[in-house]
Amino acid sequence: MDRKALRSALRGRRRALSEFQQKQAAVGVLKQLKQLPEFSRSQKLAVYLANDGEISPECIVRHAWNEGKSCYLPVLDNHDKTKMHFQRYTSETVLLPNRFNIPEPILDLSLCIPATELDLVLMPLTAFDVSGGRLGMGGGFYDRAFSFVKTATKPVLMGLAHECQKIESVPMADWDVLISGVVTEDKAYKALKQLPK
Ligand SMILES: Nc1nc2c(c(=O)[nH]1)N(C=O)[C@@H](CNc1ccc(C(=O)N[C@@H](CCC(=O)O)C(=O)O)cc1)CN2
Ligand SMILES: Nc1ncnc2c1ncn2[C@@H]1O[C@H](COP(=O)(O)OP(=O)(O)OP(=O)(O)O)[C@@H](O)[C@H]1O
Repeated sequence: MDRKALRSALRGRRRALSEFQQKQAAVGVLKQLKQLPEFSRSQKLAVYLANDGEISPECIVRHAWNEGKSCYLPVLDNHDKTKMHFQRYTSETVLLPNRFNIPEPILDLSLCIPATELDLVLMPLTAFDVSGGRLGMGGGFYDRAFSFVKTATKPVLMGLAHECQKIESVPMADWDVLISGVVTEDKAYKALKQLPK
């Protein structure tokens, strides 16, 4: 299957989950993530607001806030249609739907930090494999924002997904950034074949 067909099939799978399954998954993914030192160590954490059946980081965000960690949300740039920023997210943040109808903070550059300052990025995805392959929504936003990670030690890139989004092998493109692992409601997959960070 090509990337477009895969994306569409896997989006269907995650959208088919019931509200109950989504709630359970949001609880499970926090339980799994809490066991990882990459999470315990992180102070600045990029998250997202679940859309289109994505596994929800809401329990992770609440836990992170309680632990005194700072959370950041992706916010699309007002002019450059290929760019996104990471803006501080607190319980006070006002959210408005962006052009994809995903809620996001109103862009305020003074509340944004460079991607290089994040410790851990929890990335949404449509499909993943156990070797660090990731397929997103097709905008290339995450691939562009974190292309520097190939030569850097920070941040750690980790996908969040439902088990039903795991496939044998994601067909990768040149620009795709490998991720260090994926956390699902059931387990944490650490990608092998990558240099230790
Ligand atoms: N929750 C969440 N937030 C996110 C992302 C994400 O994947 N998940 N993004 C990760 O990149 C960015 C937004 N990227 C997106 C790219 C494409 C589509 C999308 O729905 N595309 C439609 C057609 C879009 C259109 O109306 O033109 C589609 O494919 O059907 C959505 C988000 C930033 N915020
Ligand atoms: N580092 C990059 N520099 C320039 N263009 C890029 C880069 N990364 C991706 N792109 C462009 O973005 C487009 C979409 O890429 P791709 O299909 O891999 O997105 P995705 O991984 O599904 O989405 P996302 O990264 O937003 O979750 C590609 O056509 C590619 O040309």
